[in-house]
Amino acid sequence: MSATPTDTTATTTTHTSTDPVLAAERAHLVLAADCLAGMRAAASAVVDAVVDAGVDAWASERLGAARAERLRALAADPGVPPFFGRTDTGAPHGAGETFHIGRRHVRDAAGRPVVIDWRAPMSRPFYRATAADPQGLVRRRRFGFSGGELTSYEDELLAAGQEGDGALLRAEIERPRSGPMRDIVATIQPEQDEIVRAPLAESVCVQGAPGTGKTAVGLHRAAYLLYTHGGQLARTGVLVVGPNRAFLRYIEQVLPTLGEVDVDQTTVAELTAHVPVRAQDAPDVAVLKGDARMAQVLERALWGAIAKPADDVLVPLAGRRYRVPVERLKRHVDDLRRRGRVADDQQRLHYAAGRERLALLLAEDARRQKEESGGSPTDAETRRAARSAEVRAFCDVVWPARDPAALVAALLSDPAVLARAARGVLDDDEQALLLRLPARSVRATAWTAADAVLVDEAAGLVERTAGYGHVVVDEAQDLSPMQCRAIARRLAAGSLTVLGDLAQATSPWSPAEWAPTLAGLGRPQTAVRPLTRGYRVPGEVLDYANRLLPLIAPGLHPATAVRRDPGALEVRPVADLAGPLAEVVGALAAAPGSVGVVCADDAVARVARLLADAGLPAAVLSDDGAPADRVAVVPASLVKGLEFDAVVVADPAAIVAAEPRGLNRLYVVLTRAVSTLVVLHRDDLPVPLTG
Ligand SMILES: Nc1ncnc2c1ncn2[C@@H]1O[C@H](COP(=O)(O)OP(=O)(O)OP(=O)(O)O)[C@@H](O)[C@H]1O
Repeated sequence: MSATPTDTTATTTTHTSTDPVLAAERAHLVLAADCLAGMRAAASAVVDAVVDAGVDAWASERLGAARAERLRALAADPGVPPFFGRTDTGAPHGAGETFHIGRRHVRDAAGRPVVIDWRAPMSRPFYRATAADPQGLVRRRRFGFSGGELTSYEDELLAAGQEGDGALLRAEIERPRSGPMRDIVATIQPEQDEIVRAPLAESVCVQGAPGTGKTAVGLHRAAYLLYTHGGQLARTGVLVVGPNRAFLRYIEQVLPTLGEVDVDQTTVAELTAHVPVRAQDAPDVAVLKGDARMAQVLERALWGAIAKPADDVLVPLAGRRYRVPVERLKRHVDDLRRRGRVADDQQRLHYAAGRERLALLLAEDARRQKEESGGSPTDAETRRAARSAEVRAFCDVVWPARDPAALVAALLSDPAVLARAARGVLDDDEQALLLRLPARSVRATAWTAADAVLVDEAAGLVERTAGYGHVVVDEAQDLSPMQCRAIARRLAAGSLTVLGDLAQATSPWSPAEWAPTLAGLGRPQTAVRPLTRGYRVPGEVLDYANRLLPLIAPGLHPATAVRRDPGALEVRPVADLAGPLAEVVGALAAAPGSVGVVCADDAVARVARLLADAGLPAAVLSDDGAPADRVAVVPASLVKGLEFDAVVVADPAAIVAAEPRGLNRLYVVLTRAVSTLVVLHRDDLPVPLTG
């Protein structure tokens, strides 16, 4: 911290190396880097000392892990400067404070702050202050870096009514893409910051047009919550759910760059991977399996197998047998069943726990009888009685152990089982649609992705699913009701950040509004917050894609782009794809930055061959999590959530024709480019895009 500078010159962005301000800031940068190195050395030494002092193996392992984590959190990536901005506060009598804002706190040897973490309350004005509402700031300074060197700064003298022209924001956005997504801590915008800093207890749904920063905001919110509620969330955990591996691969470095290494990042498929997925459902079958009514069918299939006790049971306890009469057995079973029907997953008695509880109730009944006749059986004897062959045999008949996969396999292949569970819920045609021939065994079943979600639901009925303190779910507009339930089960008492865009909805479940998804996720009261300023896509490209909106999402307001670039869009009719494709991709690949050649899924091999034949090898992006090449051929079905400096759309009509929500898919495809979009079309463009 230092005294507030008194200079009140105008906003400035160009500087020479002799500029004294630049020299002072560079000195602060050196100080911050030294202090960070000192903190790292101290963290390392403290844990070494504790471990060397001879603590036991477990503690030393824990400390080792804690040290590794702390060191990781402190690790200074040489390409990432310790701060990116600075605030100068004003005070009535002239003396204010200066804070440098960076990715994490940095202190000097005496414990004085050198850099303030961007998530600290003191950093908030850096993101929120405007000339109209300076929030106590007289100046906001943003720094420009080149190759780790501090090369420029941009001052906004907010108290004097001056705001910057956003040059550094534009430079940041236009920096050529290569590799995975970057964090946006240096340039989070006020409307984004409001969502990032929403309280932990508040679930938030962000309806945001393409490139408005939904994914970035969701990830920064996770980092903010972990910083602000570290203790609580360290226990309960944070989960990020994305649509597929390719997407996760693209985003998974953002949180570690922000120092948060303990967030689980996964897909719905991985979350529900109880069984190996080897087959694909016909679209109508997949739709039905994703329907929320399947939850009811599964619940009935599971709990419906509980039988009425038919006879008394003789429970052995400490050398004698005690008769538990059938009427009492019925009462025990009924009580437990009732507790299994409680709506709240956290309060509900799950099936497996109910079975254990039943065995214990029988043992306790016998214990009471023995006590009434003057005996005093021990807890161990009572527990032994609960595990006795007699009690187990009773439970096996009345409350049999159930395996979730076997339950679903039986439901989908045994007409009688399905009819019993689905009566009054699914009609005959729907039941017929679900049925398939039984496999040789449960293990040999050709499971589909939708089956895996059903098995997860069944597993969640049998045993309680561990929940997280906060869940961020991206591309949520595509979730089926059953997938929503799978995520809701992981939520426990925690809160949600739901990210998505109804206009980019491409699954058969995709709703026209957020209410059903939010209800399915177990948080129906969640407020929907729009983001409409597009950061990724230049205005010309966004306006072009927005022409599809009246057809695909009539209720949504079109987004506006923060920047325009007259050369950003080229729509070119071609008679044959080969020549123009090679020419365009060749030219784009010669410039820095990533190039995505997007086409219909079944055209991927052909497009890759055309490029290879033209001497432009481009790897096909797949869903195995492998990183994308700088020039990649991308199946339209995988492009959601990704972005490239330049995008070439090969044959948009084929993309539209490939699926029922083809126009929505095309909208997604058209909104992936940061700098340049080239559309090569042979057939008719969709009507809104012609002319
Ligand atoms: N405040 C910001 N400063 C700098 N870059 C930003 C900012 N907000 C968003 N961006 C950039 O804009 C691009 C789009 O962001 P992001 O992928 O989070 O948007 P999205 O709304 O999830 O998009 P989509 O719906 O198309 O997947 C990213 O490159 C991101 O880094």
